[in-house]
Amino acid sequence: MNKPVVLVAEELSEAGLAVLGADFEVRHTDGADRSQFLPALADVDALIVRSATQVDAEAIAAAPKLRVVARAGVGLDNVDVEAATKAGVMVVNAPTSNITSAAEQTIALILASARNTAQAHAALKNGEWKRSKYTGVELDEKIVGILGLGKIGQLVAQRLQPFGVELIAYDPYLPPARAAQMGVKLLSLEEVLKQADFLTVHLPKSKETIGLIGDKELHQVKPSVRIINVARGGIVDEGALYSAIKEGRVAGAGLDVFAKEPCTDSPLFELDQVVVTPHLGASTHEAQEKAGTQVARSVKLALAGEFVPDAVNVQGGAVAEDVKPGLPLAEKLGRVFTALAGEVATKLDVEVRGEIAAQDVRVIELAALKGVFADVVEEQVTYVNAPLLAKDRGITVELITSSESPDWRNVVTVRGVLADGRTVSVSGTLSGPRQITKIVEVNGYEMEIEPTAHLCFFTYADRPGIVGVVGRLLGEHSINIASMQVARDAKGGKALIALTVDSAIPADVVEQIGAEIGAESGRSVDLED
Ligand SMILES: NC(=O)C1=CN([C@@H]2O[C@H](COP(=O)(O)OP(=O)(O)OC[C@H]3O[C@@H](n4cnc5c(N)ncnc54)[C@H](O)[C@@H]3O)[C@@H](O)[C@H]2O)C=CC1
Ligand SMILES: O=C(O)C(=O)COP(=O)(O)O
Repeated sequence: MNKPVVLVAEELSEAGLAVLGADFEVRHTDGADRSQFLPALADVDALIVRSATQVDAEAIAAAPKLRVVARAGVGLDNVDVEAATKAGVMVVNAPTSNITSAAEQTIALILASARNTAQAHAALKNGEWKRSKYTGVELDEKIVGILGLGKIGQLVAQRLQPFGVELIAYDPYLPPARAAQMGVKLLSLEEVLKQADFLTVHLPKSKETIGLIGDKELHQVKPSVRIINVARGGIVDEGALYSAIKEGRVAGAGLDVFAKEPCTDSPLFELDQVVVTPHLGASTHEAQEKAGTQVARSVKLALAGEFVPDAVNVQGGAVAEDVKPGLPLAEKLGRVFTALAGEVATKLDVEVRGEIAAQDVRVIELAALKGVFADVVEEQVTYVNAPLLAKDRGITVELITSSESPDWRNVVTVRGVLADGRTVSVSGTLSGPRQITKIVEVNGYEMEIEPTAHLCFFTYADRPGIVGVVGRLLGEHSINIASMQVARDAKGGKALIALTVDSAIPADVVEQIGAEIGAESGRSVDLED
């Protein structure tokens, strides 16, 4: 079998490549060069990038087999998550991999800006011993304004505390109590701009934040302010910053990121008050090792069809250990459901009963939906697009949970109402210490069968002789029965035969058996080819 192809479009740590191991065909390309990048996407299953590769709608359309885009770092502003979601492509990042490095780089730039370290260094190496020109300022007793008190903003706050600064921040999405716990006062943007001696930006780049610090804002700051940006270029408008420094309305800046990268030529570079680095916030051995190994693990999980805790476009968040085995079970039940129903339902309930119901089991609903659509649509069904497929078809999906499960420790049911009002249901569990998958209910009939590759179900009026007829007809077509169970609602009432067989039962044979036993319905389910 061909190995899944992982395209690495930017530098990935050796440790990350080692996690991928020999199970994948790893290819390399230069993601920043579109003429190389786009054709390289043609047959890839996974793509790993950093910040220099634009994974836009065009790139996603150029990758028909793509199942996962992994960003070996934090910012996803270079990935069109919406386009990926529509195409059923999972997007993952490594949200904590480089935050310490980014926070440390911020501290480096704050200090470098306060003490003119870079400028003095360049001058001295150029043979100039200039002391008074590079007189700086202390941090002690200064006010530091943090824009965006998220993961990195908080690490920066912690690291600045021992310098004796007063910390204020603008972050309307953070509860003030959380900020207070960290000794940071939350204020309006205007207040932060007015009070800060140092302003450090730790916001995501978004429609709201592009140009957030523009000309108007740079007229509200103290002339002694130094502005640090280790988040994303463009949040601080570069033209406005240039004018503000030139006109003495801002004392200096420390910039790691630029509106357009790579950036090797900017009017800002002419200013002695500006210290710059070429987007080095995450460029440490430690951060790259963490980012590389985290995304490699996520890619492996995603390509194995498993749930990925770091996926950003999948509902449900992290999956508890005891919920994980329920995912393949729910997916299988979804597939059996569709085979039994023969059509898509108008309403679907996914019921989770038992001990696991105490956990967040939303992901079980996703797994069931993934199974429901697996054999229905041409496109690949994933945890990402399964809810969209249901929504597109106007199917209402409900997750029902209950800690009560009288017969089994845990049981998952997929129950749907069809267009003609009929209800179809199938329940399953994981049984015994080996956690064997078992179907324990079909359309209200209790049973216990292992959903192997090929299953078949007939409902009919309970009477003698039926098992023999089914056995004979299957035998005539050389189909070997592995197991058979009969369940009925009452003696002489409605009965159900559930069979597992060694090979697929052709549709005409199902029909023939159905006709001979006068079945109300006959359905075969092939879970494997
Ligand atoms: N220079 C570099 O190499 C690196 C840069 N980064 C960048 O650093 C930035 C921060 O990353 P994290 O702290 O991990 O993100 P985060 O998501 O943990 O924190 C962002 C914070 O900004 C706040 N926020 C969002 N929109 C806002 C708005 N419109 N106004 C005010 N506050 C808003 C959020 O409430 C959140 O608290 C991102 O832009 C990321 O791409 C991250 C790592 C390395
Ligand atoms: O993780 C982030 O958001 C970064 O900015 C780091 O980008 P990089 O992986 O160094 O291209």
